[in-house]
Amino acid sequence: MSESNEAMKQYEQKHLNFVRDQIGIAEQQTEKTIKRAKAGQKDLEKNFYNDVRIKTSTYAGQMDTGVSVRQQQQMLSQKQNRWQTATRDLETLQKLDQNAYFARVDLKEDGEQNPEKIYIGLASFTDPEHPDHYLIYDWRAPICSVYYDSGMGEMTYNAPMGKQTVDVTLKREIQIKDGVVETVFDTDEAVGDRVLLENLEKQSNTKMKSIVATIQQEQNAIIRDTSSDLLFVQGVAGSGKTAAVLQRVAYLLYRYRGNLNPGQLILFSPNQLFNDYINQVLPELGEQNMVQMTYYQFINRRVPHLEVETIQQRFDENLDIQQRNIADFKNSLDFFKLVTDYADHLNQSDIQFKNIMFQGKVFISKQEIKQIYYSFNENYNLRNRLAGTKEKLLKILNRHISSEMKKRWVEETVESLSKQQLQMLYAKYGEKIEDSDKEYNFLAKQIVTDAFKKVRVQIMKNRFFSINRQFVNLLRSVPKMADLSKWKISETEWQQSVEHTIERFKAGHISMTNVSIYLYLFDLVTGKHPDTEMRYLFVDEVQDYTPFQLAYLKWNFPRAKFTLLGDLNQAIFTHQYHHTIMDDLKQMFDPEKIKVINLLKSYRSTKQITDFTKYLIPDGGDIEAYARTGEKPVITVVDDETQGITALANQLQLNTEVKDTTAIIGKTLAECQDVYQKLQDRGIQATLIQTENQRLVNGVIVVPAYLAKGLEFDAVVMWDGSDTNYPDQNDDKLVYTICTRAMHRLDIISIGKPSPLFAKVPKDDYRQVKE
Ligand SMILES: Nc1ncnc2c1ncn2[C@@H]1O[C@H](COP(=O)(O)OP(=O)(O)OP(=O)(O)O)[C@@H](O)[C@H]1O
Repeated sequence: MSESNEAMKQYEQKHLNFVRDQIGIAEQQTEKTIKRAKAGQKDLEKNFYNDVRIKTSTYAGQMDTGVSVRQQQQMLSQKQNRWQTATRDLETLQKLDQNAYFARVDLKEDGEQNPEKIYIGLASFTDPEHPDHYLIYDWRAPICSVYYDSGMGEMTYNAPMGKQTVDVTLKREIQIKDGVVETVFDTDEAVGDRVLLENLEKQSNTKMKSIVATIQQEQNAIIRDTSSDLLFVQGVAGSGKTAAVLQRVAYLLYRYRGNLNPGQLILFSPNQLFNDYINQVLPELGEQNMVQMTYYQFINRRVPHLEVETIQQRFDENLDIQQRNIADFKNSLDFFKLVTDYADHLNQSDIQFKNIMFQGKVFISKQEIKQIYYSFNENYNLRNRLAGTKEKLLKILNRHISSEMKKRWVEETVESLSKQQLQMLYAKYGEKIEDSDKEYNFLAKQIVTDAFKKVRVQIMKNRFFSINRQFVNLLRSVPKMADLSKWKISETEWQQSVEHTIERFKAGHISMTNVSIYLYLFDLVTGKHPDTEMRYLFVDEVQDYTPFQLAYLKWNFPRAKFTLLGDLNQAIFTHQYHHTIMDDLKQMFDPEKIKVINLLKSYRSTKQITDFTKYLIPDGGDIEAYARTGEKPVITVVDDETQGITALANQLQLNTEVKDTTAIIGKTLAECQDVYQKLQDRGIQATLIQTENQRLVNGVIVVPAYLAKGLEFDAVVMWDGSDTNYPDQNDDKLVYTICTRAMHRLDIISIGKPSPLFAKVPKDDYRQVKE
């Protein structure tokens, strides 16, 4: 018998009132706890020294005092903890008071007669009177999985004690606002489309929102996976990859609470803007953010003396076919292995040292250092060799200090010491020495040690090893170690590229490709310990990573489980490798522990936009649009830039009237700067995003394509989608990336003939107008 909607609503409101009453009671109790903990803490602080037994005259007394201080400190920190936990609890309760839950599932466990009602919300809440009775289940609790997975009837879910089967008899979506039930809706699907549609129709924001109430089944599989070492998600634009990964972080922090902290999860994101865009999701879910950085930041902080190619330079660079072949080779997993083998071979020969200098002269020659380095037995690895060499060099230095003391320059320095300098030296020693021989020895030793300080630093900081020369030596050795023809590279081309790298290197520049090689080599030679604390590593927009970079990340975080998210159709930095990426990954991870999930449905854009964009790329046929409707995309063809700016201004006016935020997305930064200036000239307000360090703002923004990665906007105007700007297939991924940023509206302005890429879209799927 189906209940009328009104009756359902009344029932749920009554239940909600009951739950809110209990929340109210819990809030009061928690407030009391906070007050008590605060007062206790204050008392403790006030009486800290009164309560400490201070006895310092005897050793036992001092011990006793120490113990007493420690006890007081411990009590203080316990009180502080209690206070902090209670404060956090209160915040959660206040959230629940506003919006207690978003769904109800009725289910029967094996053998039970009556179904149990499970209410699902952002956090768990138990009846204050009966702590075993859950009034709200945290969405991450194992049992809540049945809500997100499809269908009704018998279903299984993974619980800590193994697979559990339940009979699901009801799934209900409940929308609550400020403590009032607004809508109630029963569904027999996974998560009904209604709420999802409502959520997707909302206007965009400069901050991404959580999606816990409407997680889709395939996303749930990503969020709750705990068995794979590598979870690889290939998802079309807007399929919720980023959304899923953020809820996954929240899930993992819940699932492994107490054993996993946010510092053990790291997210590599495409740029800083994106970091800013997503940084509210986890706090909204009551969790702290994980470590977030870009690959550039990860690398760049380690080479402060070099200027690493920026995201913009990388995007603007136009490689010819030979340079591309070389880059493909250097970015490959083969090259990663080559560097590993090369480092292995350094155990026998070819290590590059520098002379250790003292006062402009060679103090220990590189040949001598090399001899020491290779004097250790063959079981030594590179780390031990370097450590052993360092130790021996320090011994040599100490021996030199004694002999150097007898040198003429030392005598001269001692004689010419001023009164002030003498005082400073004595201050170090403590008192004046009466015996003049002893005094001379003392002063000479101080002077020589001081003078050799720089030598000591050279030894301690491995400055006798030249990573720069080693890097060049590696590059020069490549033709001996690899079959270049496999990569369609001639030896001359290779040598030329090495010379070019050296030239750039001497001027302090290094490319993104070279810097990973450089650092990996450095790490191997110096025996850097990888980070074994990191448990989970996430890469968003993985299509822009090279196999070398992924292997280097794996090397750096050997114990972390990897979640890689990407869309090969949005690869705007990498060109060729993606056909083989899965083969490469199978070499890095146990193939049995790799799980691949494909997401084909796009949630971001309207059906009209998705149907348009899927024709822009070769394999777009499989992309499914979500049934949310809007206007067809419009291509406006203009004769010149002035007309284009007029068309743009008109469109902005229309978008602003319906309160849409608009992103004008251009190909390059230069193009965006130009458009921005022209808008300024016409008195139109906009924000130009030039670097990733800026913040997203509401209103109109002008942004180059490579910085718009991962972001979304109500409306997108693609600036100059002409055939001059995007002449051929090589640009398809870029055009696809730009157009798929739009949620509700997509306009393309083309100065002259539109790009041939648009010709692939059926005429019915867009409107073309001529100004
Ligand atoms: N289950 C869901 N419920 C509500 N909104 C969703 C859901 N899945 C995705 N979305 C929304 O769809 C939009 C696109 O999601 P997201 O940015 O995670 O996609 P993506 O796959 O990372 O996209 P891209 O690769 O294009 O950057 C976001 O606004 C997100 O909140």
